[in-house]
Amino acid sequence: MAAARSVRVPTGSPGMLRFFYGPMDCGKSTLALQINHNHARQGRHGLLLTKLDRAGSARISSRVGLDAPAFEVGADTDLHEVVGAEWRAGRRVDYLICDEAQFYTCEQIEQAADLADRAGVDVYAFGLATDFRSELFPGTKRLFELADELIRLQVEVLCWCGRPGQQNARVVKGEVTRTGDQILVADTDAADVHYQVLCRRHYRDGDLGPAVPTAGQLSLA
Ligand SMILES: Nc1ncnc2c1ncn2[C@@H]1O[C@H](COP(=O)(O)OP(=O)(O)O)[C@@H](O)[C@H]1O
Ligand SMILES: Cc1cn([C@H]2C[C@H](O)[C@@H](COP(=O)(O)O)O2)c(=O)[nH]c1=O
Repeated sequence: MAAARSVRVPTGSPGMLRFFYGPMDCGKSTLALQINHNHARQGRHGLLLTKLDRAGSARISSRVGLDAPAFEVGADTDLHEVVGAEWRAGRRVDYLICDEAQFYTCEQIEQAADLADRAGVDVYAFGLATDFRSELFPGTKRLFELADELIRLQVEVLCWCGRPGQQNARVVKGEVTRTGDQILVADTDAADVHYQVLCRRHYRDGDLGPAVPTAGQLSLA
């Protein structure tokens, strides 16, 4: 269960563990960077963490264009150690911004909860609820179980039919696929392998909608 070990006893009140979730493209990374900006400009000291961002290692990147360096969480990273290293360097850690939190291990989510409870660190986690098979990621499941607050992002990502989409379909060579590794880093832009957000009905039907006309077809119309 929760590993209490190397975390310092807090002097103040416990921190909060908040999980912001939604499908791909709903603005999670944008919000992560906005929250960091607002806290930092009030003099709070935070750490940005991510795992397997599309833009490459050790970055939080948003499609709006915001982008910032971040600590890359690996399979064996201990979040206690990451925060402990800051303390040893004489720096406060008031909060953590944890992007792509669906990829964190359950143990890393426990560590984040420990840091909130025992060291008063506020943890802001951002991630997907479900994978391309519409099943919870393990890290997400643990966040749903442990978080003080669960916040579903309100920016709607629309299915091609116009309904709000919550399902992340994996599209391989133009077809929805339901087999393969849970982790496959890719974008929502058209490519041999990409993701498309669909409403439940069209996700379950595997219906990607009418083909989007190419620029050439549009100019002939
Ligand atoms: N050119 C643009 N103008 C305005 N908003 C944009 C533009 N490009 C992307 N966005 C916004 O950015 C959102 C994606 O943000 P991002 O933080 O990358 O999402 P997530 O981390 O959830 O995948 C889109 O849903 C859209 O609202
Ligand atoms: C559904 C699903 C997604 N992924 C990957 C694809 C992207 O690299 C990230 C999500 O990024 P975003 O910031 O939310 O747009 O997750 C995956 O590996 N497996 C999946 O099933």
